[in-house]
Amino acid sequence: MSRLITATFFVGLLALKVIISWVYTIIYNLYFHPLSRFPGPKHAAASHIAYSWWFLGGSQPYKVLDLHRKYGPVVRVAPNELSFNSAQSWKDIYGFRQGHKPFVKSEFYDGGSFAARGVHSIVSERDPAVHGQMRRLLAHAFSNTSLLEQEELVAKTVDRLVQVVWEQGANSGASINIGKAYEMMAFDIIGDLAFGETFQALGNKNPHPWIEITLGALTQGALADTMKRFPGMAKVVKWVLSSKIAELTDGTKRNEDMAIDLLNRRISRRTRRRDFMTRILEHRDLEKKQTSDLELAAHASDFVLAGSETTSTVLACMTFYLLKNPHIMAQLQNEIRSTFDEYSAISDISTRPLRYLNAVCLEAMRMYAPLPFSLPRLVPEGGGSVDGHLLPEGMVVSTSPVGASLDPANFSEPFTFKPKRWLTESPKDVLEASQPFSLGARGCLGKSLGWMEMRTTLAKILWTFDMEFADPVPDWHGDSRMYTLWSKPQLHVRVKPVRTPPFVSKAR
Ligand code: HEM
Repeated sequence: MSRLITATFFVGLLALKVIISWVYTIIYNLYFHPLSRFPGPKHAAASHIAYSWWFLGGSQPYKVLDLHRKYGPVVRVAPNELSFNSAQSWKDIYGFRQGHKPFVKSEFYDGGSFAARGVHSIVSERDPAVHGQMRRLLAHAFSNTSLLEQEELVAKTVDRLVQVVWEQGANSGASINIGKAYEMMAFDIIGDLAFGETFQALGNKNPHPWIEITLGALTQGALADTMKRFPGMAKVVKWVLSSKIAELTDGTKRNEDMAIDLLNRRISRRTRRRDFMTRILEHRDLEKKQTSDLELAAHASDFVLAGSETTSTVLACMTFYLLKNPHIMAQLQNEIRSTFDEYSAISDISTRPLRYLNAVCLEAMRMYAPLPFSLPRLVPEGGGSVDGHLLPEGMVVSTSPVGASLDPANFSEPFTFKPKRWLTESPKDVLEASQPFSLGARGCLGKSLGWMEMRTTLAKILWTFDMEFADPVPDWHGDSRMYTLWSKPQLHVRVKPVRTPPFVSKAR
């Protein structure tokens, strides 16, 4: 009996200690924390629970947007974390600033794929000096000359998309999941460029296992982030979800093994094909092999991750909003069809001057930031300033892509698809508040390639087909969730050919 009383006493004492420590932390966060002067909801300032709740539930970008609309351009979204949404904050946090230390990536980026093998990649490396070295080598694969050389490979896969859409729907009027088709095309393009072979995903009913595992693992970003925010609870979660976590770890390992195999195959193939590896291997040899094959496999995997979902998301969103707005669709079709008499004339160079096409792409990326997650950065040693606010070192800051581009403070009628806003100056639209590729040293390396894919794919599809919605028509924002990347609605269409591309008769 006395043992029971003693045990109950100690459990009670422990519970009291935990409660006192929670109460202390909450009071400190609310009233004494260096960020306590910033506006925001009290529950988000008190603990990480609110932030993790939004992230795990997929509503984080919309929640942060609501907060910016309520509290203004800076909001405290977690105890040590501020969200910004002004054009200036993009420049201050991500851009190069003379005489200022850079805001480096936060711990969020730790523990990605290949981390267990002790290797960092271009996306996950946080040290600016090491990252700079990586980026200098990899940039050879993304130069204008390289892009020109790679266009043939890209065009081949875009043509395959047009062919697949033709085969699936041109004659039968069948409904086509065009969103999925864009996704598979984007994976095939980057697979081909990064590993020297496509994933054969386009037109294939079962997605390549690499794609499936990769997309599955990416959506676990919210869980990984939550575990970092609650290290004590993480132990319990790891134990409760041990079989699920083991499955994910196993999937990641299999993907890494597959990437290593693919890369080794590409390296051993002495070929003149112009893909990413052509230039990277050339320069790696010149630069005394400072990058191992394992690191190259990690970079190649990152290229696929960074370059596929982003591009296909823009294509899907553009198609949705064009179908929703027939007058905009008609204007774009007219621009494309009156510019190109022949399908084969559609290329990166020839689509660059199409002003309306460019504006449609920019507007789609504004309405639906292809990388919706607020990219977290640390205030540097000694402190730093963002948007005129002096901040103590170690705090986490970001510009919310969705919060910036859908706030009426930056764009008039933010939920209306208006490509025109990119063609005529208006004081109501702060165009620089939309930065889909981010900025500065960690800005997108594949921006020009992404543009090539977006412009040529849309031009080729709209040159060939008229299109209409097939059921069910999604509510684009309403049906979207964010788990690091978008979990976006399916997009089904019916197509009617208006012109015949040269390869179609051969293919049928
Ligand atoms: C519309 C298409 C695209 C968009 C909107 C986009 C957007 C972005 C953004 C916002 C970042 C910064 C990520 C961060 O800070 O964590 C990024 C980084 C990156 N992107 Fe893209 N991206 C696109 C297409 C591509 C393509 C086609 C590639 C080709 C492989 C690519 C390769 C990369 C790489 C390698 C990085 C890391 C750069 C670094 O840290 O030095 N992206 N991208």
